[in-house]
Amino acid sequence: MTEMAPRGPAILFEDVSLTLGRTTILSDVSLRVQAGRIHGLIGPNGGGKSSLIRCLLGRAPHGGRIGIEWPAKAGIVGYVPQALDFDRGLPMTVMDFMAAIVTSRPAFLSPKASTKQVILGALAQVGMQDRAYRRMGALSGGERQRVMLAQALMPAPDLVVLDEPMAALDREGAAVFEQVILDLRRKGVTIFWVEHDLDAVRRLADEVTGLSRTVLFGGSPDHVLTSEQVLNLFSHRAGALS
Ligand SMILES: Nc1ncnc2c1ncn2[C@@H]1O[C@H](COP(=O)(O)OP(=O)(O)OP(=O)(O)O)[C@@H](O)[C@H]1O
Repeated sequence: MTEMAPRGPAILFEDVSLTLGRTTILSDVSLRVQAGRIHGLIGPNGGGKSSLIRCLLGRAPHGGRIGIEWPAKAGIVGYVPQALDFDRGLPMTVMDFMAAIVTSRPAFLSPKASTKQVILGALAQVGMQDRAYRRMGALSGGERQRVMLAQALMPAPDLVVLDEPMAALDREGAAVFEQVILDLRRKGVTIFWVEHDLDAVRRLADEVTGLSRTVLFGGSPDHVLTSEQVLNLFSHRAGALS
């Protein structure tokens, strides 16, 4: 449970729809993400989870309404995209990559000298401080995923949006990830998290939404993740008219 007043926003999705070409990707999607909570989003491949995140981030031309209700002024959003594939020959170090990302963020005002310290601090949070001067292209998939998580922590976010952040993580990486998101929740950050690992969702999420083109269920994991609902969600054909 949240131990501080939430500094993150609530998010209200009202009748959100998305049609690309002739394909209906999302239809009548309504759900509320509570401020300062971990909200899991689950569903079958192609069910529209990443698309809903694109709508939230203003990257897809959706219908309906998405309201981000900040407690005071608009805060900082950290985003971890689905696993990226880098060219193995990419000559950029982890430090260069992080610096390029972070200094392009308007909210990031640190002078150059302290940028390095901020980056090392974020890398330490994900157990990657000793890889700071490795080439990005030389990292394993799980190490890359940890770097992507670290970049979402700079500057300190109020809302974190995660698209399958655990996909490439081994057991140790998954433990680091769990620690990071529990720390964020303790600070009152709102976390909206797409995940396939239902055990992780059961363990960590306060609320979960099952999405397959539309919302099939929502509530606390203990209540809604019954075998019947899970089976129904993952056998639901996202494209079918229901
Ligand atoms: N730019 C696009 N143009 C047309 N169709 C698209 C586009 N982007 C995604 N889609 C389709 O939208 C549907 C939903 O995709 P999306 O990536 O949102 O699903 P997802 O639930 O995140 O899936 P996964 O679990 O496999 O990551 C898929 O059928 C996909 O093919």
